[in-house]
Amino acid sequence: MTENTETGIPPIPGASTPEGERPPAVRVRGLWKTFGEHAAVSGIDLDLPAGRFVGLVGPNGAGKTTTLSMVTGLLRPDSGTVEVVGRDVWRDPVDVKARIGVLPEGLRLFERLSGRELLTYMGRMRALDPVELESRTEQLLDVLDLSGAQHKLVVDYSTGMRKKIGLAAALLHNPEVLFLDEPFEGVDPVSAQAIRGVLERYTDSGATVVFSSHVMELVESLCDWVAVLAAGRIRAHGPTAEVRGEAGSLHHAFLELVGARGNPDGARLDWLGGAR
Ligand SMILES: Nc1ncnc2c1ncn2[C@@H]1O[C@H](COP(=O)(O)OP(=O)(O)OP(=O)(O)O)[C@@H](O)[C@H]1O
Repeated sequence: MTENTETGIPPIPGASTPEGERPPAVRVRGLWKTFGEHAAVSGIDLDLPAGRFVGLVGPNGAGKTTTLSMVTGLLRPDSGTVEVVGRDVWRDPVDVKARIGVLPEGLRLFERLSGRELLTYMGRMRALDPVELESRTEQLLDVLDLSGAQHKLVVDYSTGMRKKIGLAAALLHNPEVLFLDEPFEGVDPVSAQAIRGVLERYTDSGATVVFSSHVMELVESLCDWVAVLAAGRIRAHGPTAEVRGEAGSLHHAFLELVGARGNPDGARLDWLGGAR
């Protein structure tokens, strides 16, 4: 097993299997979730390929967070099944949770711990060897540019710092699949670049990243595979170039797929124009 020389984190098992032979990282069948009368997720079937940088995109309220929450075992579906690396998320939750890392939306952290203490705590919960934990903590703090803030309490972290420490916590145990809900929201370009670098290194080792976003340019530049979700249903999925098709950009393809027509009522705002 060769280590990634920059992070020191060993590659995931089976990552070197030739492409095409690996089963999907995530297999979803007939997934439904209703809140009251409203169906947030309406019968999704989806296979997300292993070893890829996968983007889950959709407009506000499309059902991205609800889907990711069910896929990662945080929210029980009304019906349907989810398998992650071949294990049923709801039948083998402990096994699955050992194999995945999750950066959820609105991440709740232990606010009264320092960033470093938080990673130590998470690593101990994951039963990592103390020497290995120390070494991984050091490296993650360093590559995510958090070394200078490692002794600061998490409550005093900025939005971008919280995303970065959350990402470090999600990566610490070297998961096979990493799920990120809007990882770049509220993150400045410097922190975004640090996050991006870590994620690219991680996928280079053969691991899978699944992340949700509505920033099409970001998805297009990062993801080699995308699924477009609108009104709780999958509208398109496949390699990014295929989903983009003839539209010229993922942004335009997305607008066509979700049926966006602009807002004809905009013409009514004839009072708007502060400079007049
Ligand atoms: N706990 C809840 N109770 C009631 N309705 C909910 C709940 N969670 C989500 N919804 C509804 O389900 C739908 C999908 O929400 P979800 O948060 O999954 O969308 P999203 O694609 O992540 O949106 P955004 O990009 O705005 O974060 C929305 O209509 C939302 O109002």
